[in-house]
Amino acid sequence: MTARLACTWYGLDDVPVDAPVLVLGNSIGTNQGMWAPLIPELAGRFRVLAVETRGHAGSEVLPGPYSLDELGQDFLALFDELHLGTVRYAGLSLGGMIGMWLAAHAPERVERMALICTSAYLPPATNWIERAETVRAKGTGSIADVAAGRWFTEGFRAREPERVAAAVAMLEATPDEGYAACCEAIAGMDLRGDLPRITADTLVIAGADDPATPPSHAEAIVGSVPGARLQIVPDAAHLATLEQPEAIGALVVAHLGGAR
Ligand SMILES: O=C(O)CC1=CCC(=O)O1
Repeated sequence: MTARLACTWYGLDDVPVDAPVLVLGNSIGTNQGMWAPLIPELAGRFRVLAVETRGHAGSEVLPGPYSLDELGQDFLALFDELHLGTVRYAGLSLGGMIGMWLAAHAPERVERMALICTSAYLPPATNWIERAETVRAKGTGSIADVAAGRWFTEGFRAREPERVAAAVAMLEATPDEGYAACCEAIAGMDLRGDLPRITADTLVIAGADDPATPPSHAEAIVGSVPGARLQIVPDAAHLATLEQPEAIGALVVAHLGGAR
């Protein structure tokens, strides 16, 4: 059964009606706010569709566990409902995992993609299962401090406490069951065998200081997706769209193109 996904269009009044559609996929414990600093630039080039993953923000919270297949099928169902043929795609972390799934299972739907701070395989599964148990028992707020330490470098946390607090507020607002069930999807995920089938023109972006999905995970994706390229962004941890929005925006635009 697919879940109804919340999504928001940007740029429809700014770009030609035939401008490419750019679909954005969020990371676990966030919402479309993780793209906010990039939206003005992207919406001047694309019809941007910011989608929120099952169990997150305004999307339906079905009881877990979820699988990556289910998260990917949700996106395909949304594409069908909105009559989207081929799209460009950018996803961070869990959003990048969904992008790889889409590009491998529905290659005709994804022509170019940017995979940001993500991984095709993120063991040990036991860590994700334990995190799911913690969140079901104590809520997403109970993991907020630890998450902020993965999401941002120490320097950014010291310099930008308000921006860090805004990101943590996204986590605290995420439904406990949705978050836990997406942890279980990551626990069961292994996309490594799917990567050689991907035909989309792929850019993989890593944060140099990302402890959650370090650059070695990006290198592994680049090694398996035909023709993929790697960019490592300095002074960025996991939520690189919030810590280094200009650098990430420039890379995404240079790779995905757009109407301008
Ligand atoms: O654990 C985190 O918050 C980092 C992360 C791993 C996968 C994802 O979507 O976020």
